[in-house]
Amino acid sequence: EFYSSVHEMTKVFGYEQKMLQHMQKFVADNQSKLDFLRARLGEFEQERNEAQHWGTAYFESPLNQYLLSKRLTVDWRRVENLMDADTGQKPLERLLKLRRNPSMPNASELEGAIDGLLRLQFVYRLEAKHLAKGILDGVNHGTHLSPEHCLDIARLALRDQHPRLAHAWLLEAQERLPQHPELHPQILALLVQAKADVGDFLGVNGTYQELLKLQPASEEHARNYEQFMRNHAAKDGLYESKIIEEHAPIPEDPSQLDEFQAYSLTCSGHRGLTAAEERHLRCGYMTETHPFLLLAPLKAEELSHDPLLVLYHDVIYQSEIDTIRKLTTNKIRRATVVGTNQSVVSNVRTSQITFIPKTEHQVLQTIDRRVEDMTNLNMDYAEDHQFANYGIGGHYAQHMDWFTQNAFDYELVSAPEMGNRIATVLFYLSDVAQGGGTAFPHLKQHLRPKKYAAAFWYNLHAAGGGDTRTQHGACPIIAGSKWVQNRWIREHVQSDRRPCLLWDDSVATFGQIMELAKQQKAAAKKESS
Ligand SMILES: O=C(O)CCC(=O)C(=O)O
Ligand SMILES: [Fe+2]
Repeated sequence: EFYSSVHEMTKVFGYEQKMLQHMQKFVADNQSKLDFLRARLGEFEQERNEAQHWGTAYFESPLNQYLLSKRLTVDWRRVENLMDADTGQKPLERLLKLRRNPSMPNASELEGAIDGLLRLQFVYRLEAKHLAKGILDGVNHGTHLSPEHCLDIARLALRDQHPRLAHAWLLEAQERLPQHPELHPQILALLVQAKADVGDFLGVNGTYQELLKLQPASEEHARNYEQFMRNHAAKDGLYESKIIEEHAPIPEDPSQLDEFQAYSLTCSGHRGLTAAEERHLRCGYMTETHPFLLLAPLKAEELSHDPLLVLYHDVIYQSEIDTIRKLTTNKIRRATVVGTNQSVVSNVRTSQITFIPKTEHQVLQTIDRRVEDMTNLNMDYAEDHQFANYGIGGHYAQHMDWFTQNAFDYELVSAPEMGNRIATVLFYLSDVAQGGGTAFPHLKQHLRPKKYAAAFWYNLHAAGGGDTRTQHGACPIIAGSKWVQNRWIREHVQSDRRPCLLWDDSVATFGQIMELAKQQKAAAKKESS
């Protein structure tokens, strides 16, 4: 899809350049036609003015009789023919053909673009006031939105249950009204809805008054107002006024957050580790997992101990990224997510992906050897290499990489005999101008994409159960484009690498187990004595 890839946007941007050229040709052709007609008009007027000057004596001259006859036959026919001609038909046809190209965005992609914009606004708590001026998270992109644009965005925000955002966009549209006063009634009609949705009934009342004053003859407004009054007259809230904040306040108690909120706040930097929590995390050179690392130690940054989350720096090279780019060209397609019983395209994941088996290129095997050094896990049965590209607004909402039992039951897991995804290695193949981090809400960690780095984490508890604390998501891209590579490592043949635990570490830590064992032993001793 158009909005999930910058590559596709670049392509249609190129087509538009051609469309512009066809339009130029259309205008030029019609311009010369009009120039010709204007010149004839001048001549005809001139000849007639002279005739009028002579009066009836004019017709006594056989020359003038000839001139008038000539004009009314040949000259006017020529003019008519020209007026009738489909000037610019060719460039118009070419233009239509370009617009019919399957790559051209359609209405649903336009919606997708607005959807992406609203997601950015929601996740990063941006203000419509700034967005409309082209300022995205403090960076001025030099764009200005018209009242019509603001209205379009507001309409979609309302439809998608974002009345606060809709309200803010309508205020922006209203601010720009002098440019387009004809939009005033539409703006007020939507404001009524937005205010009603957040329970600002006094505001609804006032806006209806304004609307009725503006269009007193509108039966529709009168009917709607009447219905509103009928529905609310009996309720106490009718005279209740609410200040409509653009973003809902952040709850003091984190347990009040829903999962999308927690992910969003981690992306926007409103949720993170405290200095005290951070103190236990280290970074430095790692040499343990493989003797080779004594020669070339890995630069590792601990982000969480339990579950383990580590960021390795400089673990992939530009030459490898160049090769990967070539391998993935023209292969990426819109990503899907696992639904209840099938894979579906969803706004929860707006990126383009492709899977490439390691047999396809030596570079993929080289990368896997490095992953083996980094993780000490066996890569023989890892999944095919996955590459993903996110465009502006592109994101992947909070999820776990491990498969649920449901996914196994519905046979949505490739090679299920290899077991679940024990670990993930996520390579960053690009920097991202703005946004596009990876957020782990439970771990309160936000990884800024850093080219050449890779994140590593275990998805499963050592006893094999899926670890919900590994929930993570790709934050929306504000500006730029993001490339990542996923290595999903399966459980099969890892028992000598990451031994299974005999206790269920998803319900108790090692320390708790030891404590329990000690207590049981003490109790047993007491009993026997
Ligand atoms: O792109 C990212 O930052 C995360 C991607 C991810 O979580 C996934 O593809 O499963
Ligand atoms: Fe993931």
